[in-house]
Amino acid sequence: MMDDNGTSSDQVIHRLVEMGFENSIVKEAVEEVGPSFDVAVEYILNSSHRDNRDVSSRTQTFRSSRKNLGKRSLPSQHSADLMRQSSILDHFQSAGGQKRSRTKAVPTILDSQSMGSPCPGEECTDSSPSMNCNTKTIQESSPIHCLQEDFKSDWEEKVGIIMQKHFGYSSLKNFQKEALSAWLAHKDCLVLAATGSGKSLCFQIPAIISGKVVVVISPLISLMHDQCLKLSKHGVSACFLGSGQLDRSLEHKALRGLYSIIYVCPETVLRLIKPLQTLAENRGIALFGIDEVHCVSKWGHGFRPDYRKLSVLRENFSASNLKFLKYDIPLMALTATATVRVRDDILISLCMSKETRVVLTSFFRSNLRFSVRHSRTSSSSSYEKDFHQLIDVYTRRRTVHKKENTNSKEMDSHGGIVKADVFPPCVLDNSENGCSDIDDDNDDDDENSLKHKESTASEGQEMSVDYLENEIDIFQSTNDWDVACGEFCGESPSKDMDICGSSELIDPPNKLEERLKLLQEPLECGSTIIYVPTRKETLSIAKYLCRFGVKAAAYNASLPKTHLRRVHKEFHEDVLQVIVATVAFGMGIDKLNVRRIIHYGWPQSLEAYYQEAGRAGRDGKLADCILYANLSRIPSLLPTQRSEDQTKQAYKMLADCFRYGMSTSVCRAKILVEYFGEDFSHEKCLLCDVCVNGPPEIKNVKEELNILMQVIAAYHGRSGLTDGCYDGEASSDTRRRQFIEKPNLRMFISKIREQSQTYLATDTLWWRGLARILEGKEFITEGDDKIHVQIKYPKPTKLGLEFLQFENDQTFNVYPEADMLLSLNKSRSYSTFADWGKGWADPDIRRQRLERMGSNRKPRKPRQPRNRQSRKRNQDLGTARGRIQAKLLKQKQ
Ligand SMILES: Nc1ncnc2c1ncn2[C@@H]1O[C@H](COP(=O)(O)OP(=O)(O)OP(=O)(O)O)[C@@H](O)[C@H]1O
Ligand SMILES: [Mg+2]
Repeated sequence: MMDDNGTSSDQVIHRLVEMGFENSIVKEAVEEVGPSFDVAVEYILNSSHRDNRDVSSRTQTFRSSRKNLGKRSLPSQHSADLMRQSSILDHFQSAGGQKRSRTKAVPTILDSQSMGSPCPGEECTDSSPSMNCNTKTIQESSPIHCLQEDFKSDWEEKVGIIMQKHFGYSSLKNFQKEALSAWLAHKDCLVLAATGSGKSLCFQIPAIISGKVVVVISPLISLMHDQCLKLSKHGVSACFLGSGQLDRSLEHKALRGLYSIIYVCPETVLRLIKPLQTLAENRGIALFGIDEVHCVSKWGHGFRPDYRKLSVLRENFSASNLKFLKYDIPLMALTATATVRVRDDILISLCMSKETRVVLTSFFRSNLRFSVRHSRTSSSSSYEKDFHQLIDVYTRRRTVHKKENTNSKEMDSHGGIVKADVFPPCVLDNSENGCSDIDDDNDDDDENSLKHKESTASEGQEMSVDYLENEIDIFQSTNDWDVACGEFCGESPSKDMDICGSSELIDPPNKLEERLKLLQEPLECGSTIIYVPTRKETLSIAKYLCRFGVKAAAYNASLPKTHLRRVHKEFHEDVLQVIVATVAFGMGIDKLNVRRIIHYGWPQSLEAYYQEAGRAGRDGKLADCILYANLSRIPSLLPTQRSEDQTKQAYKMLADCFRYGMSTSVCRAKILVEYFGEDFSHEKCLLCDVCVNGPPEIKNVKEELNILMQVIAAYHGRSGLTDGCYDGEASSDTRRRQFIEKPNLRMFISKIREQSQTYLATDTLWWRGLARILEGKEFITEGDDKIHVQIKYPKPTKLGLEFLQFENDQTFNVYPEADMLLSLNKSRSYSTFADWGKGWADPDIRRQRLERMGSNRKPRKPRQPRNRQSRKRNQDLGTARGRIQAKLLKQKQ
């Protein structure tokens, strides 16, 4: 049956059930009054009044409140002429009214002016002074005194009932309350809350309680897919649209209002502005949720130009533009990884209202154990060294389980790997954490153990190498991410549904005792995500792990959609143990038992790193976030398509990452949290490698500091301590000129080696670390216009020069950074040049060697160039070999 507007009985039933009415009552009402939403509501409420004495006062309250409100009386006819935006609170009342017996009268001050936010909780702490747009932060804007307490408790209680019904949670978190109260007050809202804190609920609840549609803009299809799947389990209908959507009818259905939540990528929403306006007029749009909103800003990570165009939402869905709206449709923007600069950019770029509420919680995830380890991350010998523990975790579990099951001979259908009920403890050995893990020479032992394992390991999932591409996944367009096209009709949440979320689990144990308790916990097996920079590595590492019996799979945008869909599903179902992925997987993905996030190679930014690390420990239990990076190399992974501005920003972000990896004395969580502009109130996380192992032994580097500063200052003609020491005898003119024009750090280091026997064999890595420390102390600064990951053309600052001139015997104690430790602990040089090569690069050593070669040894007959031309080319090219040959030939003559 259809009403005049073409609404079917099923649609009305669906909508009423979503509002929280009992299925049987709804069916009865629709059978009685036909497919009219408003009349059915009235019927239900009146029949409640008839049927139940307890609820009579509730119904009365509902009616009287409407009356007092003077907004609109409960309609008994079709609602085409209603102002949809003003009906949000009506739905609260009807939904709540159905569920509870309550005698308290609902206060009548419900207009947006009086709708302040509830008491700001301890999670909403910031009123970032740098927020512009006259944005009101929670503290400033909470007119708690204006809000009648009765009403405040009332709506929360009603939402609580709906939450319990749909999601199984008993209460909202404080920041969720803040966001919802902003929405209730028809205000825009920017939610900045930690990964895994529950931001999605902030835009999902309005869809359930208002009976209108919520449109969510999301950057990744995998994320949309993830959320739709979850919502359908919770009885909420949702779908996602995208350019890869094969089912055209789905878009049509969604735009007719058949789904409570529509997920779209920014490109699609821009295309659908007109039909969405029609949707707003018919069923109504409660809210635009802009998830992962940091993608708006080119100062953040994962910048998506189309996200920036979302400013059209404000313009096209405002009350001034659409006459049927009473209020602008609110925007709710959400992210877990936005620096202060990015936040400002979001507010401006999206044209968010000057009244925007900023809800800010702590970014600290106290159950995440961060650590950094040195690895070359490039070859299978590195895999052997770095992944043997991981392989142990999964294969030991398998072995134990196999033993337990030998008699019963129970095997599952997945290559003999059976899900264990109890995971054996697999606490990582702390002595191997962090920067003390700098010895690469212990590969042999690991190799043996792994070789043995390999021979005994049974089948894993072999990965195809058909898709080997050494490309980097960066955000180009959502097309790349289409892994499934789906429509997710809400199933009624089943009674025995596995409800895992509870505030006790997810709320970070910020109290010291609770964090200390985490330290005692063994790390469960759970799932692992390994993030790698290139697509090729996803395949090679997944393949490597499979060889040892780990259920691993690769995930990158170039793989077939069917494969990606399967991987996604099997990961969630715990069939797969490890996913080796590029950035194409992860943002927003919510799986409770991810125990390990391994970054294998430098990430592009700390934002991306923290975002990806945030996939771990979403059940509140201990989880590891390990960064394996080549500490002897400067990271250089940049987005392929970038403007000049973006290049600068990309370098800056890499530099921040690099400093994070190099740090040996500051708590990792502190660095990460402070990076997002938050004061880290805990001093230490107590879990990370730095907190557990403590900083390295302090070193007095006064002498080295003096010499480096002197050389730098001398070349900049500032110190007067030396005459510039261009002892150019050995230096070629070109080299000297180059040095004078643009003296770089490497040249300064070689100058130091030239001038002092003590430092002749010192390593570039060590000096590089010292230069970074001096830059941190503001003794030197970058002399180049470009931004470099590591200071490249150092020049002294005023402070540095003052320090030099201030003669004293004081020590200059520093904690050696990771690259300095690396160089101190290695017998072999870590410099780009091996000792032999370094010698040739050094003019003094080169001269000495040439002399030695000329006098002591009979010079080897230089290999005759094939012809004069090639000899000439060698000389012209000025190659080392060419120069040597020329010199030797000259001596011979
Ligand atoms: N009020 C609540 N009480 C208990 N659990 C909750 C509550 N709200 C949300 N959760 C749970 O928190 C988990 C994380 O939620 P969600 O995916 O929304 O996090 P998020 O903040 O969006 O994280 P990310 O930034 O990584 O996307 C979910 O499993 C969800 O069920
Ligand atoms: Mg999210």
